Amino acid sequence: MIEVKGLTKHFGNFKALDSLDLHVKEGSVYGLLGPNGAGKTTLIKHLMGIYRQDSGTVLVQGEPVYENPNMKSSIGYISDDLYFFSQYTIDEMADFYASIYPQWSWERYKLLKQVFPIDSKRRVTRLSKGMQKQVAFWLSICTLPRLMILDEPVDGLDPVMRKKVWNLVLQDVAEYKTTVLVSSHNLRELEDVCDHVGILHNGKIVVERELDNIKSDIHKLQIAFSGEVPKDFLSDEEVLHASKNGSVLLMIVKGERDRLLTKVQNHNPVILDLLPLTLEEIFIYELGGMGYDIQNITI
Ligand SMILES: Nc1ncnc2c1ncn2[C@@H]1O[C@H](COP(=O)(O)OP(=O)(O)OP(=O)(O)O)[C@@H](O)[C@H]1O
Repeated sequence: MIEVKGLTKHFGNFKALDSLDLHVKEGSVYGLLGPNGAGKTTLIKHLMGIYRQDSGTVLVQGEPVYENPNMKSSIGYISDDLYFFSQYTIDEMADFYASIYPQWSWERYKLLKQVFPIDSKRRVTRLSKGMQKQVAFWLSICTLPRLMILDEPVDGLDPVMRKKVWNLVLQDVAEYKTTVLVSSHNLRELEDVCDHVGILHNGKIVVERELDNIKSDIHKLQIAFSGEVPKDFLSDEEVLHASKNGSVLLMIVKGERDRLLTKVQNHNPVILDLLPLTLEEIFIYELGGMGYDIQNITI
């Protein structure tokens, strides 16, 4: 669905995207993660056809998006800085969307009135921030997009509304193979919805994998030995993190699960637990290995 190859973008002398590659399969929910300033919004603006790349290719469904209104009308975009005409009510915004999106569904619009409890005769810019977000989803879902690009999508929504909105989006993924690319710093939430993740760092995608696949490749081990910790017992392995709490070692290690467990077991540990790893931990430790780590700073 999305194929980006060698995408480079400068702002003046600053290279915001650096020969970036990205692949998003149709019908997948792809979580785009990255530290502040990594280039996520810049990438998204290329996928939306708002920016033109300096070099590289940006294809959505095999076509360039820049100056391609046909393609743009099949993409739904929700960001944190929403735009509505200042005098328009929700119904008038719906009329406007219906005039520019060929797939617009009035049937959906009416059905979704039950999900979003807002009077559609109200002027959108007079609504609260969270209510405006609801309107953005309401309108976007009615355009039956092939691709939804969501930049911090549920910021400002209450927990019940977050669930409702994700349910609607995931229903379209299941029924119509809608593709979703979502960028958020809320990794707990992304973990629930994404099947693929890409980590963007310094203008490049540094990790791009299936979420389950990443999880099967990085392990959190809790280990204790009865005496001294054997020297270098995981020395040949890629240890992303090691810390000690009393006599218990906590290690984040990349590699094949059974091999790692056997190596530790060979040293007769008194405790050896394999703990589940969260997406937040994967983010922190993957980027830690690339120089973006948590340091204890005293001020
Ligand atoms: N229009 C612009 N002019 C100059 N520099 C820009 C412009 N837009 C973005 N940048 C720079 O490009 C880099 C990437 O910015 P971008 O907004 O894409 O990051 P991000 O990953 O979305 O960050 P955040 O998580 O903080 O929202 C930053 O260093 C930013 O200052």
